[in-house]
Amino acid sequence: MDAVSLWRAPLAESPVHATVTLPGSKSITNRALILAALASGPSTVTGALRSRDTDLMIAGLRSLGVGITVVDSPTTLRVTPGTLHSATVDCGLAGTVMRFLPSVAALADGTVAFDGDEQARTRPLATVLDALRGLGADIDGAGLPFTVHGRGGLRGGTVTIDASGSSQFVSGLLLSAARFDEGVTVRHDGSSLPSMPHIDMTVEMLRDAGVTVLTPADSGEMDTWKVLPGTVTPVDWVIEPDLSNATPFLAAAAVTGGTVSVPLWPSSTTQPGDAFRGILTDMGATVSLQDSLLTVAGPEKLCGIDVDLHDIGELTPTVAALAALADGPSVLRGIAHLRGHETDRLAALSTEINRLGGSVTETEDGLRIDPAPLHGGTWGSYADHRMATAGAIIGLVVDGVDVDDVGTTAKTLPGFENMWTAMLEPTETSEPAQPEAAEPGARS
Ligand SMILES: O=C(O)C1=C[C@@H](OP(=O)(O)O)[C@@H](O)[C@H](O)C1
Ligand SMILES: C=C(OP(=O)(O)O)C(=O)O
Repeated sequence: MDAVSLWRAPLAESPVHATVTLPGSKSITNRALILAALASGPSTVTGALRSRDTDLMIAGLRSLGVGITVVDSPTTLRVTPGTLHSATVDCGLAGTVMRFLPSVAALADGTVAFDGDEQARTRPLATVLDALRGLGADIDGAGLPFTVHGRGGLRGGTVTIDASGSSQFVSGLLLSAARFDEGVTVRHDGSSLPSMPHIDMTVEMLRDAGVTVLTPADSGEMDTWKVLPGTVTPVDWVIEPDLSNATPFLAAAAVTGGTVSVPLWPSSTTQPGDAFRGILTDMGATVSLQDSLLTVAGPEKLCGIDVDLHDIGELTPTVAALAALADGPSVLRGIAHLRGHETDRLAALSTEINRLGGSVTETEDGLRIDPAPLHGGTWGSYADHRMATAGAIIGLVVDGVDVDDVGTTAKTLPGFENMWTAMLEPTETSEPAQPEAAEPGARS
């Protein structure tokens, strides 16, 4: 690790008291952009996240022929569908770009070349490319880099895939399917499907755009989703704040015994980050949601937790950081698929927590984290935004944690370090106003 790229995570000198406003959700922004690109007319996306992952989606769609312009502020985008043509797409390390755009590319009239970061080349991808071949697409390659030879349309039809490695394989096929000649029926056959709320998000947003989707609950067919061919209606999308990105800030309250609030928390959402409320409560924090303001008050001592994160794997790095600081043992289950995330998150979390003196063992499907006194040291990020934020959480209460490559947080939260530092600045709530010293002899 290069000393120049190390960021000393700020130590909280006292309980953190702050209100933190989060930018838009990565997952909702990138779905909205795709649906807007495939719609029958222009759409507006308000409150869009602008980060590496969403800017890569914007660039990829523009390259394919979609008009995307900024209106008033960078987070308000006007999306004008165009004739899809040959393009080059840089996926960076974004799962949503590498798994969602190949189906769009199959609709293009021309060759679409995909590549991404070196580290992205090992992320699982063949499932979605094979599935598209089965639906009539002409694709060279089984992972990044690969090329889609678009023919201006796609037959579609029925395909069976093993999506146990990523829910994004299913979402990626469903999102474009209304524009396939026959729509799509996707059957999952394999061990259990992770991140179901993200599939629900896909279904909900497709329906918002007027697309007919049949879920297992509608058809009674287990693990089967069907999208009928039809028009994607333009929608003025308003993006919810990113609740997964809210979790490190809320965790700051939990580990310092402080209070952190996040405004604009949706009353109902498909974002997995909403489940963090229950996790915090189980670990001893007090959580309240009033008038869209989520407030977390940290406990004196954080309890360990035994939790299945299969549906909400994205939250694992934050939960692991909390568990490393908890009083009792924790077991995080159901997350074998995290080995194919930005990095192998199970290996990365155990290596980095153990490097600071922790006691973490990898299990077949997760992590066991036992209490141990932690000390300062270097925290590797592995180009993983959520690894970097996990290091920042631990650094709040462990002196001398140096997070490598904190800039990698720009994947979904550019300016994270500034937000983190601002959160630690004393506010009126954090420092109760002292009564003014009375002038000698003055009367009140
Ligand atoms: O569809 C999405 O927007 C996402 C789905 C999940 O992927 P996996 O199912 O691969 O975990 C999640 O972890 C990722 O951050 C975003
Ligand atoms: C797994 C994640 O990202 P991606 O969309 O790149 O899969 C994540 O953000 O935690």
